[in-house]
Amino acid sequence: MGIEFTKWQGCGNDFVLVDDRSESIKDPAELSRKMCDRHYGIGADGLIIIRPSDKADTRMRIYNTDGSEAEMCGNGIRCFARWVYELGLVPVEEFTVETGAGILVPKIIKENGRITGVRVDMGQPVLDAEKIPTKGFGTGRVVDKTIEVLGETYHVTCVSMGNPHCVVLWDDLSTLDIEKLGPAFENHPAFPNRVNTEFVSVRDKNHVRMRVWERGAAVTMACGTGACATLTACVLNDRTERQAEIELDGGKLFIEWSEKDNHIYMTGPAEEVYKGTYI
Ligand SMILES: N[C@@H](CCC[C@H](N)C(=O)O)C(=O)O
Repeated sequence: MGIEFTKWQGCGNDFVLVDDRSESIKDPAELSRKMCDRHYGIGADGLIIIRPSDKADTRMRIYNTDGSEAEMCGNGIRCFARWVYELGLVPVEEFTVETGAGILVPKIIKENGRITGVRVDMGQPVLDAEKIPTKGFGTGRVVDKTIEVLGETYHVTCVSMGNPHCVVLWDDLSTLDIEKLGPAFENHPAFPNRVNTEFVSVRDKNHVRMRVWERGAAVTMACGTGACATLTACVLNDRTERQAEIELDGGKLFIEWSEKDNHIYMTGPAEEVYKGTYI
């Protein structure tokens, strides 16, 4: 018997989505490795499954291509939110989703009755070194601290959006060797849970270009939690205002860090690509 799935993408960050409210998937890590394989499987940056929740309207779990489970996924939650809304599993346009980063609140955006995107209240960024977690930067915030990677010194700012991020400001992204640096950051001893790394070039106070090396998934075309961490880091380094458009390899996200409630709000697209049966 096969597994019914649907394939979605948000800014080119792509996911296989499976309804597992019956909790019949016994080894999601292994299934993710197989389904996400771009040659022998469906091909995706992650596997997302619906699980029942006793705390929220629904529950999302996200697995990377290497089978590791991540606490949260920004592009993934927009896809998940639109999918559960279109399936009729949630009755209203704004609802709650249990994630490894706590209960988050997506809102389906419509223009003239047509869905144009999803806005998500991503909660508050976590800035405490121990909670991100990081090692060797001392206590408190990790803002513009130095780290040695492959014999070079980099200035980094670290943020958790439920999952850990290391943001590196970078003048000219055409000089970046992400395939070499990405894994070295990901597996650096300063990051006990490994890390997602965003390389970020600030264009002006409201426009930023970002490339990402994701923990457990390598280079992807976009990372929603990474875009949230990027805006947070840019504000903390006095490089942008609290609202900015983040341009990724696969599209744009609009991120706002509200002064009112200290929450990060992410707005962007979520599109279904195809459905199928994995045999
Ligand atoms: N692409 C995602 C993040 C997915 C999880 C990440 N690789 C991790 O392990 O933390 C996003 O859009 O946020």
